[in-house]
Amino acid sequence: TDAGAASGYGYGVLGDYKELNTYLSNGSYFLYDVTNPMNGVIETFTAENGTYLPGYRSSDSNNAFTSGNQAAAVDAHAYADQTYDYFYNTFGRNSYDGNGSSIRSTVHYGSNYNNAFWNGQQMVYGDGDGSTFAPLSGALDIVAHELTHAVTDYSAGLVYQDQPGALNESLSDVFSVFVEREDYLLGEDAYTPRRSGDALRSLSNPPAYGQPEHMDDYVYTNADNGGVHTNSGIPNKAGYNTIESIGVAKAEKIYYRALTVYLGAYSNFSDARAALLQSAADLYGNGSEYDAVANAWSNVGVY
Ligand SMILES: CCCCC[C@H](S)C(=O)N[C@@H](Cc1ccccc1)C(=O)N[C@@H](C)C(=O)O
Ligand SMILES: [Ca+2]
Ligand SMILES: [Zn+2]
Repeated sequence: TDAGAASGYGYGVLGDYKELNTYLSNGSYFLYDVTNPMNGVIETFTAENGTYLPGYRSSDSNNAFTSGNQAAAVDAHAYADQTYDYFYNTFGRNSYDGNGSSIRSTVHYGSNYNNAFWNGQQMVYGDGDGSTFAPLSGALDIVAHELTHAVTDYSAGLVYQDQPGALNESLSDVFSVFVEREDYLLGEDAYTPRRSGDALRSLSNPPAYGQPEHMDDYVYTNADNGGVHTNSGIPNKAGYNTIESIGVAKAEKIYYRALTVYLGAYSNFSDARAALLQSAADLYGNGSEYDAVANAWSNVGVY
């Protein structure tokens, strides 16, 4: 048994079977995926419920990641690969920086930690407390949300404060809907494991989960970097309006162009409207797509 790329399998947080791109080295199989056209790799670690990053490489003796404590790593690894594939196949973007850099994830971060984040270098996932969240890498839209933050950091670079911050959060939610391509709910696969049918947020109905969906209801607060997880409901609703009007295939191209060409660090909601309108005009002219974007943002009170 020499070293090299291997194909393993495992069970995710929801008990779902999935294939894994692994790597055999010194008799152990690692969650270390060398199969993508990137300079780096997709690699997954565990913090073993500590807070030191990246922690320890996730490994298994027989390439079968089937134990309960491996489920979060299985999903972090598989969903990172799926999200990498989305950006590469849809836009030709090679990893979050467009330069094929490694995508690193750490699971089992902290104790009962009900969150996930991109720390500027890697993705980090808590296990949840079993009531509010199950392990957060168990939801593809959460993984896509976090990796989109990395894309945003290497493109628009939106500051994580007030309207630019809420726009930053919204772009992570909107792209997670593009990647998951299943529903307008956010986090449903990991949120409240004991209750079905709910989510942390909804793109189609932000008020269902306490978010505004119009500028008239913008929340001015110092909490949460100026309410970035609250006020994201406004651009999220505009995103829903856009997808419903022109379809996901056109919407994702308009959003990607706005994110990578026109938005900047201090772009606010009105700047986002303008960036998306310009992107729609660039890609489709001043036709129905342009009008749909204009209406999508007028509907939420952003001009
Ligand atoms: C360091 C703490 C703040 C980091 C916030 C990260 S980027 C974030 O926004 N995490 C998402 C996770 C998520 C994504 C999609 C769906 C469900 C949950 C998030 O929304 N976190 C909420 C719980 C929050 O921080 O308020
Ligand atoms: Ca979802
Ligand atoms: Zn976020």
